[in-house]
Amino acid sequence: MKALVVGGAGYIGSHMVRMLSRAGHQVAVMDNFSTGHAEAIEGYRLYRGDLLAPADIDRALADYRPDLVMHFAARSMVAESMAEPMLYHHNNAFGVLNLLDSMRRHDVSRLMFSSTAAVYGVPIKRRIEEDHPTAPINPYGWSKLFAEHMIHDHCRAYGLRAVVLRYFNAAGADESGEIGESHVPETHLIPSILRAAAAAGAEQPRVKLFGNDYDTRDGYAVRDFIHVTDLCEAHLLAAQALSRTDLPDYQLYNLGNGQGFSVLEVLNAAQEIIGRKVETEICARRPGDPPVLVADASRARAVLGWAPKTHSLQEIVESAWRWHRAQRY
Ligand SMILES: NC(=O)c1ccc[n+]([C@@H]2O[C@H](COP(=O)([O-])OP(=O)(O)OC[C@H]3O[C@@H](n4cnc5c(N)ncnc54)[C@H](O)[C@@H]3O)[C@@H](O)[C@H]2O)c1
Ligand SMILES: O=c1ccn([C@@H]2O[C@H](COP(=O)(O)OP(=O)(O)O[C@H]3O[C@H](CO)[C@@H](O)[C@H](O)[C@H]3O)[C@@H](O)[C@H]2O)c(=O)[nH]1
Repeated sequence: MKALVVGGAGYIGSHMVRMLSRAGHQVAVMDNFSTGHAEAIEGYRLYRGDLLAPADIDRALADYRPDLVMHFAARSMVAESMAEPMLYHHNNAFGVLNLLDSMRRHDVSRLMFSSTAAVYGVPIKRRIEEDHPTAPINPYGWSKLFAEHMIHDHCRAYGLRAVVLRYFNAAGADESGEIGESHVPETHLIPSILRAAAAAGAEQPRVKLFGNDYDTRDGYAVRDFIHVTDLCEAHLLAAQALSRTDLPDYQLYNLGNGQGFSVLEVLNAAQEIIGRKVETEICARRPGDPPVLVADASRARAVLGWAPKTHSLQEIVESAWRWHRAQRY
């Protein structure tokens, strides 16, 4: 397989690049480095370019001629999307449209797309299946839902075959310790706690806990954390599914562990693993945040044969902590 990983210098994309390469596939990255890191993809073939510049996509597709494009390139901060929705409409929806158009013109007919649990909005069921209604409550979720619909239309009309993967909360890091999650600014829960823990003494920032008045077991929001390596393994299986003629041209799967952990449970697990207390501050709910997001990933299990290997919160946080202690970028 010859894959072009768009957004491959980012957190999940860089793990995908390594996994593809370890599995013996050919891989190249396209990235604009808006949030990605050159250090994460050292030694891999790179097309520096932006999805908002069609000529950049054309150049990469014409030169590399991939069999498959994996799209990870997005803005993905819920709170930022509430304040600056245009950025999300542009990058996450318009960027995908440009990619689809270029793929069609270059006869590249296979696409894998990173979507999100944010398309579901506030869930009406305890565990979310793929046919749960989609009703995003933030522009980030909408931008991904627009993109999903565009991909679906291209499958129906233009012969595209696509797999859309709706991730729940990605966490953890590659076992090598060489790559991991690093966003600037960091807004995600686990890395924010670990960053605060790693900072010494008076320099230590307080971790904000957004809302302790949710209707959940301890009042804190609940999320389904899935290890980044498990996510990437699902992509390898999904690549096989793209070649199966018994499966439809457009496939959609949730990827999560099926367990929910509250913000407070994550904090407690992290403090135990680090062996240090982290200073916190209870704040108002963050705009755009659903109270609970927990996956039912039975479809990915049944059709793709996917089963996450890392289940416990402790293992996930430990894996992230190993990277944070040695953080290289
Ligand atoms: N991290 C999560 O928990 C999570 C959960 C659900 C879905 N997702 C989705 O997974 C994907 C990857 O997330 P991540 O956490 O690795 O994000 P990230 O910000 O670390 O990576 C995104 C990468 O895409 C690049 N990029 C962004 N816009 C681009 C553009 N217009 N042209 C070229 N490159 C561009 C960035 O430079 C970066 O390297 C995103 O699509 C995100 O919405 C992430
Ligand atoms: O400093 C922090 C950071 C986060 N949170 C809370 O922790 C939970 C998780 O937040 P975060 O780690 O920022 O992830 P989400 O906002 O749930 O979004 C992630 O998970 C979504 C899918 O569930 C993806 O779509 C997004 O791309 C990805 O960033 C939320 O309730 C936040 O309010 C805090 O309390 N304090």
